[in-house]
Amino acid sequence: MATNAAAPPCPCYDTPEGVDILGRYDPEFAAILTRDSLAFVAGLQREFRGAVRYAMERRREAQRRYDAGELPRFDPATRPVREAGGWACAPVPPAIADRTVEITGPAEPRKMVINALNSGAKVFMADFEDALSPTWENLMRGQVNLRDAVAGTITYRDAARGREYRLGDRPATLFVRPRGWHLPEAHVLVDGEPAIGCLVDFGLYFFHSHAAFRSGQGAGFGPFFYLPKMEHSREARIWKGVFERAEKEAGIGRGSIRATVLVETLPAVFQMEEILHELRDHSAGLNCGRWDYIFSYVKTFRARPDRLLPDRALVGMAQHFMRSYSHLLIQTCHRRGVHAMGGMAAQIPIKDDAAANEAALELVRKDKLREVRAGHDGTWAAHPGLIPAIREVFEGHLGGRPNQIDAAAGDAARAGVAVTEEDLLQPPRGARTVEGLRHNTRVGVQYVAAWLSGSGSVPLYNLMEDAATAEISRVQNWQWLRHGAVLDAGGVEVRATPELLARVVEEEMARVEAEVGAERFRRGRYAEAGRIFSRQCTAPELDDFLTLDAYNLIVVHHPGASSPCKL
Ligand SMILES: CC(=O)SCCNC(=O)CCNC(=O)[C@H](O)C(C)(C)COP(=O)(O)OP(=O)(O)OC[C@H]1O[C@@H](n2cnc3c(N)ncnc32)[C@H](O)[C@@H]1OP(=O)(O)O
Ligand SMILES: O=CC(=O)O
Ligand SMILES: [Mg+2]
Repeated sequence: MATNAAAPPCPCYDTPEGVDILGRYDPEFAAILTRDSLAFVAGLQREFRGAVRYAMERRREAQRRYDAGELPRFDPATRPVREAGGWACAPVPPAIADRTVEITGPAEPRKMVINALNSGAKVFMADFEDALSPTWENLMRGQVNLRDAVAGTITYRDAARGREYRLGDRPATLFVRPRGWHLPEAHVLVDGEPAIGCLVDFGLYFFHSHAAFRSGQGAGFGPFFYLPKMEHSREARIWKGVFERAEKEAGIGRGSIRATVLVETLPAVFQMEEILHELRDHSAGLNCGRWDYIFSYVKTFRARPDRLLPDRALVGMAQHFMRSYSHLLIQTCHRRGVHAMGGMAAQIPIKDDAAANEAALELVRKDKLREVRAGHDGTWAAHPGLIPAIREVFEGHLGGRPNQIDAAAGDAARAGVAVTEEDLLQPPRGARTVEGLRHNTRVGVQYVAAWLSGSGSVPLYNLMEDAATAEISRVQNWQWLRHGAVLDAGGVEVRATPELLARVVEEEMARVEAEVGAERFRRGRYAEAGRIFSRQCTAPELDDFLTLDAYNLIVVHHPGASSPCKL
């Protein structure tokens, strides 16, 4: 954690009792970090911190049971919730009936926010999570961007290219994804403790934008959210409490706020009905967060040598456990009257090779066709260049309908209620190779270097990489090493060992340096990233999250940013 002792004590943020801001002062940020908005965030923190602490302890306790050999499963105690036919989620708000294509991207840079809103997608999910490195600057600029986006005033001038960016006539509807429950916000202290990151993200955005959002984009509903990385319905219950408190304080109707929960952890797939039930007044469905889901599969089974995954590139949606997860999610959502959203294909446009670009587009089309045929109501796009192709697939299949919630159609419905615990856990098939270890390392190191430098989503080898995909690289290397996996090295079998990894890191770092050039390599944080990634892959205990382990390296404290001086 860096401290900028040279920062002048004033000007500084005007904070309520018990709140301290340790991030850099900026007049633009001060318009977000007002006394009232901070009091709102502090109120959320004080009411829910105990429940969050408890939920995190329960996560650790469940992991200890999985480490001891227990398998995740449907909870017998909540069978009545799963089996009861008599409940449904609140009706879908008209403003978000059609979510056929949703673009995602970080809430900062500003230009990208405008591009996403103008992309032709129905929804833009502005991300404080997988796609954003949570530096103080990114978080606060992201809040400024979202406030201006909702107000309709967001503009940007790219001086170098002489380009002006402003909103078009029919911008996408905004969803915001706050961080997961596990991440602290070290620049905001409440009663001397770091705030819970997602309550800062949610609280500041809600406080500044709920009124404009509801009267504009939400047509009487909203704001709308995506909720990441939950492992149990008790965590959804905390969000329900947060929403109800926010609605009450804002004086808006219960059920105004709506949220789509990402089902992206293995434990959560056994809790989908329970999650929807907790959030039934606030639900906007579920989403297949496939990349974190794969990460979670490895993490949950970290102690199990019989559950090693094949190379990352082979763990796609065609694997039985992934297809089963998507089918069960669709069945669950449609039974309860809400959207079943698909996930992210990792391909992005390839600028300098038309044939390779067409091949990438074809993979995206196939992935989206599989989703819409399975019964998904909409899906994600990583890049504006993919939207026409994805729209064509979804709109072509839906034939003018905004979604297929009521259709009871698709492969998932045809599969009936037959998705079992065994289906959801079936180990994926495929080869484990030294090339897989190398690829994980090359991508993991470059992602960590980018993240430390403030970029949370990056193009690498023509694929979108973000925190979730990088996590797969990290935990897969760790698991292979931990269990001495046998890897194929071009027909020869070698065992994954720390010595092999050390050699691979050295060689891959040299390759990366050659690819990015010596100057960029020296100026970037590659060497540091190499050390962090190696340590994480060889740690005796698996770190819960790459981004949590590395978080202190992006925290920059400016003592005096809020106290003792008050404006
Ligand atoms: C696992 C998950 O959680 S998935 C969801 C989280 N991940 C994401 O959201 C990733 C979103 N995608 C991205 O961040 C980007 O597409 C990247 C980093 C992969 C590639 O970005 P770039 O290298 O900038 O792509 P590229 O150079 O092709 O961009 C061309 C234009 O498209 C814009 N663009 C690219 N992706 C996006 C996007 N997702 N949203 C809005 N605009 C975008 C760029 O800003 C650029 O605009 P300009 O012509 O006005 O300058
Ligand atoms: O957040 C999405 C994912 O795939 O992870
Ligand atoms: Mg994710």
